[in-house]
Amino acid sequence: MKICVFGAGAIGGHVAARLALGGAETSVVARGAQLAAIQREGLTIEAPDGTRTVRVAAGSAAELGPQDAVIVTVKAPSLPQVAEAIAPLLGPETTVAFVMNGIPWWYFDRHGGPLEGRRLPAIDPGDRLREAVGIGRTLGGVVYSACTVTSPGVIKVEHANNRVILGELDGSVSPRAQAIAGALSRGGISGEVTDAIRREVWAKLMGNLSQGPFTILSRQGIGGTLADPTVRTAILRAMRESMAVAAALGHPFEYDLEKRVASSSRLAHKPSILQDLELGRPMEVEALFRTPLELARMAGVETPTLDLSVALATQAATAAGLYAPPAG
Ligand SMILES: NC(=O)C1=CN([C@@H]2O[C@H](COP(=O)(O)OP(=O)(O)OC[C@H]3O[C@@H](n4cnc5c(N)ncnc54)[C@H](OP(=O)(O)O)[C@@H]3O)[C@@H](O)[C@H]2O)C=CC1
Ligand SMILES: CC(C)(CO)C(=O)C(=O)O
Repeated sequence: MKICVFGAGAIGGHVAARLALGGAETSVVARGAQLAAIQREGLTIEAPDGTRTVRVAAGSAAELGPQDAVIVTVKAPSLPQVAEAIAPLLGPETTVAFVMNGIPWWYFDRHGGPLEGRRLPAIDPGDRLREAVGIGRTLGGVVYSACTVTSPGVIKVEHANNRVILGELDGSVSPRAQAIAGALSRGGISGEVTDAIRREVWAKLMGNLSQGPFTILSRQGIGGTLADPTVRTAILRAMRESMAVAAALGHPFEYDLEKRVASSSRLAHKPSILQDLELGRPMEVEALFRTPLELARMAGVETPTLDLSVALATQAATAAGLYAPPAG
């Protein structure tokens, strides 16, 4: 299977290395120092199951050409650039899986009910992705993996529980999702297919939305932030608020929150959005923080803890020049 990972940073580098280790014909769209290092020395993952270097084709979409599948792993603010560049990777049957955090651009597509087809212009301004990729090609994706690019071409993977969950927007279980999941699993990252991708989006988002804003304020990794009992209590409250929003939108899920917080407390990892703040890169404030709260308002759920933490994190991101609210 010919698979291209668009955006070979922390997550994309990890995913691409796993695909290559599993025997898929893997390539990556990368740029700058990351591209140069991957072309020169390959892609290295330093993971709990070992350090491995793989050789993958790397370049621009035009250089790599049509694929069986594309896995998009950029940060949300880069999606308009993906829309502009992705065409050469797409043949008539190419599947495009968006494996990212936050509320995805396709959230209300094939959703059903009165909100069917509603647009999220803060995530896909001007419908550019919708037009470039098309809903028919699109698969939803969620990733559990704590990754950091430690030097160009080298990705540190912090813990052993690594999963990519793929799902059709209409909840069907398709051969194309199974094929990509299989290619991932063969490389040592659990590839899974769900019939409830929006529930999985919320189950993952709960962590990013409840912990992310506090780590931006504390400027510490997740474990360090949770070490303060007052903050820990507030994060637990924020988690319950996130779960209430998911449930009100029709995607309830169960979670042992104490257990989740206990496992997060062991993570030295700095969330990717905090890494962005520290490195001066555009922050995923819309997809991870503000659009979820817009959805909370649509669902009529009150989220006082999240309102405050997201407002402060938005101020921090804006003051750093790494976030600007969408026009209009
Ligand atoms: N890091 C983590 O542990 C986790 C991250 N996530 C999510 O995964 C997604 C990806 O995050 P992460 O991997 O950390 O992000 P990174 O910034 O590490 O990786 C994104 C990569 O995409 C590249 N890129 C963006 N636009 C283009 C373009 N037009 N052409 C070529 N390359 C491009 C970036 O290049 P450049 O650097 O030059 O901009 C960068 O290398 C996000 O949604 C994040 O929230 C989910 C779980 C954990
Ligand atoms: C913090 C983490 C690993 C979620 O657990 C994440 O999703 C991120 O770094 O963006």
